[in-house]
Amino acid sequence: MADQPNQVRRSMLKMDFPVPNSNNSIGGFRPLPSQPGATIDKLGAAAGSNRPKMSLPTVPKSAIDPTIDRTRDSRFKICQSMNSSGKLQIDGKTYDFTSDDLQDIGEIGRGGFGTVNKMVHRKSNTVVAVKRIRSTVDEKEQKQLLMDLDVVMKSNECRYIVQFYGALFKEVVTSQPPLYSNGTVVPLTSYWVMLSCLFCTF
Ligand SMILES: Nc1ncnc2c1ncn2[C@@H]1O[C@H](COP(=O)(O)OP(=O)(O)OP(=O)(O)O)[C@@H](O)[C@H]1O
Repeated sequence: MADQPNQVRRSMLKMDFPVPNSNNSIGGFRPLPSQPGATIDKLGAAAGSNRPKMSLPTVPKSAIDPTIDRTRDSRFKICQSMNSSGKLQIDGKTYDFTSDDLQDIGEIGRGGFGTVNKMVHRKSNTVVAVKRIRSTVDEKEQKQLLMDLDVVMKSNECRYIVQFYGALFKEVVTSQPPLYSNGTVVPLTSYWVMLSCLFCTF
């Protein structure tokens, strides 16, 4: 190796995406059971995948615009958006859902942005992973978060990314609202609640 020119060594390190072989097994990964024999393109999107295209639920403007007054006087208005609902797509069926439809079984993990709980979606009797990400009033962070969620949803056809079922935006009245430096009292804590397929059981 020592006397090989750089050019040769570099070409030996060049790597490609794995290409599907005849039985659709890629680098040790097997097709998901829900998609037997599906064909896969180079980015891992299963042709004819039954995973639906997803979209973000609408977020109340008050939640993403820090210039909107969120003092106690405006509290009633904001509370009206608290029972926000989202759409879930599980096994080809669409469900309207709120957080009341979920039964918490317990925490299964924590990431950089929030906690993940195992829950049962009662209407479909499906065990799901629920990630709660605390939202912020920081405009830049909000934008970043929405971009991340958008990527998760656009990647939903990729078989190597855990299947995303849907999301909702939830606001909870806090007993001790934080006081921001500009003097604004924010009596609500906002969360993104994201539901996805549970990839292992505990
Ligand atoms: N769909 C799932 N099924 C089962 N367990 C999960 C699922 N999603 C997350 N977890 C568990 O929760 C932990 C934290 O997940 P999370 O997605 O928050 O991690 P992360 O990608 O490191 O986080 P972040 O994107 O916030 O930095 C994981 O390490 C895993 O143990």
